[in-house]
Amino acid sequence: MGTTGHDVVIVGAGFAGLTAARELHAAGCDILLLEARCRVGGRALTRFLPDGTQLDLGGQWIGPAQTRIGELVRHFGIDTYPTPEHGDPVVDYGGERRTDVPAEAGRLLAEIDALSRQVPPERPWAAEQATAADRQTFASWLAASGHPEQAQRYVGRVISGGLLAGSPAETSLLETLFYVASGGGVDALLGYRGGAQETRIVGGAQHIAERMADELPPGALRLGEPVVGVEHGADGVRVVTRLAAYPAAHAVIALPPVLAGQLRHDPPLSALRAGALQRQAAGTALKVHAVYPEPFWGADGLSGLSTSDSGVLTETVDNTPPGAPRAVLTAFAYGDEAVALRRSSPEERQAAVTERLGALFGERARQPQEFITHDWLAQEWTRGCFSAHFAPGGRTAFGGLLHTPEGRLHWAGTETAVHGNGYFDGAVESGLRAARDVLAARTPSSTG
Ligand SMILES: Cc1cc2nc3c(=O)[nH]c(=O)nc-3n(C[C@H](O)[C@H](O)[C@H](O)COP(=O)(O)OP(=O)(O)OC[C@H]3O[C@@H](n4cnc5c(N)ncnc54)[C@H](O)[C@@H]3O)c2cc1C
Repeated sequence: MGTTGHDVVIVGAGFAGLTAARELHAAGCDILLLEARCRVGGRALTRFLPDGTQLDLGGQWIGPAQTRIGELVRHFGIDTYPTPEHGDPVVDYGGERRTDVPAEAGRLLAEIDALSRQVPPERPWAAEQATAADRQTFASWLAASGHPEQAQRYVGRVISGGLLAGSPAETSLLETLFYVASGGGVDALLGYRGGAQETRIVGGAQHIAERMADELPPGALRLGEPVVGVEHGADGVRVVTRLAAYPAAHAVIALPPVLAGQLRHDPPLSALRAGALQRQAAGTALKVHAVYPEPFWGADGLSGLSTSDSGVLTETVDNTPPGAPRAVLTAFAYGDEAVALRRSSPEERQAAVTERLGALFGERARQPQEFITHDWLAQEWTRGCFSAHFAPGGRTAFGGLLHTPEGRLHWAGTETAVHGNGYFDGAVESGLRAARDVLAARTPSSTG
């Protein structure tokens, strides 16, 4: 396999691929970034209703600890705004309607936070008792934790749903603790002010990705060109799309794991790499937007924020951008509830969600003017939401491989991140790391 062609071909123009492309271009490499969709941003997708109301159908928030994505926002001079904070949240706990998280659930969250601090995100498999904690599901740990059942249920939904977009039975204790540690702890991840849900982007999160793409040299980004295979040898790679084949010295694969595993690799990936990709299952979260003429919940003294330990929705938030002509309540379903909603027809799904919104926020919530959802599990070029996680046993068996290059193949994507795993910030971290790996691996004979 010859090395004429590009220095590096990058596959996937989400935040990970865009970051790798940007860094490598800045370091003087001749790069080509190939993207299947006709847009950049991947899991960041912003849409505007005809009246201008902004909806982030994918990721939307950044928090103060997420410094890498924050740095990009500052670099481009993009304005942000805080998630609205007015009125009381609703905490639906054991059938009781409250405005705060009960102390018993707080104690369980604090224990999880303390345990996560014993898991180094760089090497979670090296944590004390890592093997045992990776064999045990988070559900079985909760059940044996000695905390009240109601607290287990609430915390299970908020942590495994709200963070890992699944249910407590799907991932191990270790995987859950790694994810919490990677994001900086329970408060940093669950919080609004001071936490990962603090800030939104004027113009939407996809706008950051578009600005990154604008900085690439002409011709370096090819949209609408899905990669179908990667041939790799000792002296180079050839990235094959539906339209052409591109030789290069190195490739960076910046895809969700399920899609990286579906590429035709020649020679086939190593057994361990294949195992790592196969054992990361994508989350099943469903994010829906209900649009109303005004934020009526504010008149009732409510913030629009809610967390529930029952019903189809685990969380809601007031997602109205400042100055928007209409108001938006955004709701999230996770785990079994999210799967069940997908089994029903679009009409039944809307009815189930608005019924629940009505129970939380009153009669008017049952009648949105518009109801919008974007099923990321159904998207050919994503296949899951928010991100993917190892099945029990996977983190200790395969976690160390995630960011290890395989010959001239380098791996990026938020799922490979040490910090901010699952978030925009982790995607950026992974792109930075992959770019560093490529630069370190370049030799005079491989620079094309
Ligand atoms: C509904 C939702 C809400 C979220 N909320 C937040 C949030 O508030 N804050 C936050 O920080 N994170 C959030 N996330 C997670 C965040 O969006 C992701 O962590 C991040 O966008 C992942 O970036 P990435 O570059 O790793 O992957 P992706 O964004 O998935 O990028 C991969 C790219 O590869 C492309 N691609 C796929 N297959 C091929 C192929 N064969 N050939 C070429 N290109 C291909 C895809 O089209 C895509 O552009 C959310 C995600 C979702 C879905």
